Amino acid sequence: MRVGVLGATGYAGQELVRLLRRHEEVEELVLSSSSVAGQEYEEVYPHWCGQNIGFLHDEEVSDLDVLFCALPHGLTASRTRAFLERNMKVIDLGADFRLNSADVYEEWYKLKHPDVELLSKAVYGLPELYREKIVGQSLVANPGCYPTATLLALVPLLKAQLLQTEMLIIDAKSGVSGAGRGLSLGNHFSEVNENFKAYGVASHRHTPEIEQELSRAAGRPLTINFTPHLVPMTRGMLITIYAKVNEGVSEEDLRRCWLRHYETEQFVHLLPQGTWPQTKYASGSNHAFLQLTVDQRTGNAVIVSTIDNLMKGAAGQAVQNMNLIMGCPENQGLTGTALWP
Ligand SMILES: NC(=O)C1=CN([C@@H]2O[C@H](COP(=O)(O)OP(=O)(O)OC[C@H]3O[C@@H](n4cnc5c(N)ncnc54)[C@H](OP(=O)(O)O)[C@@H]3O)[C@@H](O)[C@H]2O)C=CC1
Ligand SMILES: CC(=O)N[C@@H](CCC(=O)OP(=O)(O)O)C(=O)O
Repeated sequence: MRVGVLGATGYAGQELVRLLRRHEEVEELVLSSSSVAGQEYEEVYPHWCGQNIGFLHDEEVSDLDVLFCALPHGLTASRTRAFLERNMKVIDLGADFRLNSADVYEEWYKLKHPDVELLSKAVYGLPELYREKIVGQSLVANPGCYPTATLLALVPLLKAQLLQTEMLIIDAKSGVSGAGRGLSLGNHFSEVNENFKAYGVASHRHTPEIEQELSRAAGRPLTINFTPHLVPMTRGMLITIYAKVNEGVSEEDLRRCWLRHYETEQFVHLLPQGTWPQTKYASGSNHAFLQLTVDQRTGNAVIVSTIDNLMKGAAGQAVQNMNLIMGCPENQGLTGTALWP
């Protein structure tokens, strides 16, 4: 396959390059950049020495089989139609095609959607939920990292009507690479190191994305309390969810539901009872790890999920989607386990 990455200098872009370089079906890899076009990859990133690969301008990217857009929100949608007309399959790592409604996109991203018609043509690229729809698709909206970790945990349980939906609390923590490599005051070393903070409280733009998919699973509109936090580590994400279980539902019922849903999945794992997810279980891999219990005193389910934000939360999932749309084995190029310790 001939494959390209727009935004290849970014954190998600670099993770894509790392994965695509070792993918057996990728014959040619084309990288583009708005800031360092014309330079060799190793001039920009010395750890890529000896790879013999350089950066083009976006306009120089020739017709490809698959194009990954690892650009900030709002930069992909206006160009996607032209890419599709050139018969390229487009996988957008940003949010331009994740929401079904252009109004909701405008409300949360403060951007006017430049190609509303394409929204209905895009498939939400969470393979464990939408595999059949992704196969053969031309436009994939790769989910956000917080939504991926949350939806993997909650969608099967809501589909099976095991949880109440009035009070869903999603307490999320992310490593700093989730914010990308762009500079911002709140992400400076001295602002993050030895520190721990909530941000985007009751206003984070992943809220409507999570609500969209959970509402679909539950079969009725629902709202969530979602609070992300920044933790002083580079990669990784851990989510703790609190939800009331429905009358008569036991911990065993919840566990069986997950098992049924995920027993044949390669990337989603229910940990042995009593073992709780740690971010390092997923670090550098495309795997997600889940655990739950029902607190007997409160009757609330406590559910924990972890992924690597750059892998299952971004580039790993994007390659999984490429494998599905191009007819490759779903785990091709993604077979590694975590870096440990
Ligand atoms: N980091 C993460 O954990 C996750 C990221 N994502 C999504 O993936 C996409 C890329 O994110 P990430 O790699 O973290 O972001 P980065 O900021 O690290 O990288 C984005 C890249 O886009 C390119 N770019 C092109 N035009 C612009 C512009 N006008 N302003 C800024 N950058 C520009 C830049 O490369 P150049 O200068 O070479 O053109 C830059 O390196 C985003 O949509 C993000 O939301 C999704 C899930 C998780
Ligand atoms: C730590 C941090 O800042 N994380 C990012 C989420 C990154 C992500 O998944 O993505 P999208 O931007 O693609 O939606 C944030 O909260 O904005």
